[in-house]
Amino acid sequence: MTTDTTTTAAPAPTGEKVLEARGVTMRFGGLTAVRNVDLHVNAGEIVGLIGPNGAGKTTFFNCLTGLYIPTEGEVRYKGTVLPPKSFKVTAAGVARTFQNIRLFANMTVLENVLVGRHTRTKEGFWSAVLRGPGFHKAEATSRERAMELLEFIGLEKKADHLARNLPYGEQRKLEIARALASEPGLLLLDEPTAGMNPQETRATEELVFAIRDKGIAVLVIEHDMRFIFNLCDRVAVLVQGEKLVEGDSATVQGDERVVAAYLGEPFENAPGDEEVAEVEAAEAKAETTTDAAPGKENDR
Ligand SMILES: Nc1ncnc2c1ncn2[C@@H]1O[C@H](COP(=O)(O)OP(=O)(O)OP(=O)(O)O)[C@@H](O)[C@H]1O
Repeated sequence: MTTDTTTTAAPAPTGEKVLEARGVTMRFGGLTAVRNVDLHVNAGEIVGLIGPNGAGKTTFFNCLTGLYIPTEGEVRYKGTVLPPKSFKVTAAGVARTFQNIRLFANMTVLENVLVGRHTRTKEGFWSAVLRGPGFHKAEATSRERAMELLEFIGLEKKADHLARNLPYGEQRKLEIARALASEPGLLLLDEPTAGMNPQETRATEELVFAIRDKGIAVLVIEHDMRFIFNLCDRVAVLVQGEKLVEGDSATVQGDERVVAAYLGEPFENAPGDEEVAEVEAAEAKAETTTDAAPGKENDR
């Protein structure tokens, strides 16, 4: 028997918590990559997750999407705890893209999107082998939906091209289309504009707004601050695995702890304060000694 559950997930009512992560901690041996992080995404929101390299952003995404089982904490999607398996998380309604492009390079653009539909189709083994009317109907519906998505991202004319022949920016778009093919209620984007030129970045911004307008909430990791602050309703900042600040773009941009974290300067109570103070004291001492050294004036 072949069935196809093609319907797009109904948008969650505005204000409903689509995603709720509570007390998420992820340890790798002695390293705590994510520490006690709470984060939620409401229906209709675009939320940004930023932080310096190694802050724990991708690890946190992996905890949300079942790739990692958090050492502590829980993750709920529309009120239900997510199962610790990535394909089940996708089936529940959470889709993602990866920092490094993960397309099937030797498959066509259309086929890549069709792969993304597998959690929304239930093609039985015999149905696929016998290729009866049910199978053909399901296949036709899937292709139609995949073509709609390609149109949405502007790649419908390249449906038959091999993925590997697409320019970089289009490959990134195709990844988004493939994620959308699972009909998610929440889309997680991991550095969607990495390696893009300014025009491609602007186009991605428009695409994310269009996705939100379709009723899909978005959580996005990105290093491009202009992109994040233009796009997001709310931004959370991770530093050394902990959530440092969360708020609207203006609040986060104006927070001196965030600036300090990015510039690598110490902020109050930051780990390493003592070491910095020690280095500064040693430098000051060295300067005093040099100034007092004989012959100093002649050197100037
Ligand atoms: N599987 C793993 N095993 C051990 N350590 C890991 C693992 N994955 C990540 N880490 C460590 O956890 C910390 C957080 O890494 P993560 O990749 O989540 O940071 P990030 O904020 O996404 O960084 P970037 O912006 O550079 O992508 C780093 O110290 C990293 O080395």
